[in-house]
Amino acid sequence: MGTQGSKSEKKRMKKIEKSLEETKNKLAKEIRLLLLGTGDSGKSTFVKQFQILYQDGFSKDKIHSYKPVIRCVVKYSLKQLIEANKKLETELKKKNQKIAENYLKTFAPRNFSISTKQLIVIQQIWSDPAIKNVWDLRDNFQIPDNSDYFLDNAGRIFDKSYSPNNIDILNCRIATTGIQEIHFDVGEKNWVVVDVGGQRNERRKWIHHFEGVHALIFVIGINEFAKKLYEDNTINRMHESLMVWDSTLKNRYFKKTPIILMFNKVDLFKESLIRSNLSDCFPDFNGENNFEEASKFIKKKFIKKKYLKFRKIYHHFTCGTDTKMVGNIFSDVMETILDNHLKDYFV
Ligand SMILES: Nc1nc2c(ncn2[C@@H]2O[C@H](COP(=O)(O)OP(=O)(O)OP(=O)(O)O)[C@@H](O)[C@H]2O)c(=O)[nH]1
Ligand SMILES: [Mg+2]
Repeated sequence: MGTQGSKSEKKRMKKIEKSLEETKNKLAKEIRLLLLGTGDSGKSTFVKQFQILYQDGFSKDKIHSYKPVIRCVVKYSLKQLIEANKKLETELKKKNQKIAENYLKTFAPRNFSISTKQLIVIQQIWSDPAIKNVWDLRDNFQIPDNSDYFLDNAGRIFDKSYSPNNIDILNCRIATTGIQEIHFDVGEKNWVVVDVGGQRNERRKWIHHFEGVHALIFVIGINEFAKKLYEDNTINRMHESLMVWDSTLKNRYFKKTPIILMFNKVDLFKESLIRSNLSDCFPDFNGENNFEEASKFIKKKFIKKKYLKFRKIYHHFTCGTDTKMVGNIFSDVMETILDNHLKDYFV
């Protein structure tokens, strides 16, 4: 009797599981994710990771198109460093003073191939102690985040046979203008990720993409507590992020949308904490200036806003350029989104 009872119970459970599975398949085939966040927070870097993880990586054309951009980034990064050094009025080594001046005068970012002599100039200026000092003070200037990576790799990047690899492409910044959408399949679902430009003049375009979104991914560059806005050098980047986050939460379109907060650039955040105090950005922070306490404080600042009691906000600390980490986090995120979608169907 007992065995028969458990057999029929098992049968019943299997039936329920099957019908649940069928219902799951009937749910939206297309899951739409919207990436929001201020400029430079790392939205498009996530999109690149999706291309690596869920598509077949970058096409030959795409790789080819990055080559001049990356070469331009190397040259531009050095220009920004030399200009910042001028503001600091620190002297370069005698032998570098003239060549640095000349570098600024003859700066031609679109000159994509350079002579061996010009490459030596780049490497020589980059290794000057005064320029290294500017790099240590980089949060005070508009110097691209991964300039050190590109300048360290200048020799390889300007080699005749150079072809960008995934790490080069992930580290390279091209500010998004307009909207880009990528599609990929994982499991039974077609995922659509909408990426927008995060700089001030781009944000007015956001509203057109708010409808029909299954989940919102809001990206914050957690290292931005020590930096000023590119668009307005008087505004702290994290204050701007909080302001954009606040208005996003108040938007009527997202009342029921699950939100995933990505505290991105944790690698750079750890470095920034060595150089800068979180209390300069948030005077109410009185903890230790270390990763644990600072990240906990920032997380609270964002999550406490919530506004609606039943709103679901999930969060992760990420390094957008780390493919393995992003892959692990996104398999969790996808699971969470599908669970929410399923619950919505039954409630
Ligand atoms: N070191 C490090 N760099 C990162 C990380 N995430 C993104 N970046 C870099 O940050 C820069 C900006 O990233 P993007 O993805 O272009 O930023 P975005 O949010 O799309 O910026 P907009 O298009 O202007 O809105 C790029 O150089 C990326 O390589 C990270 O976790 N660590
Ligand atoms: Mg972008």
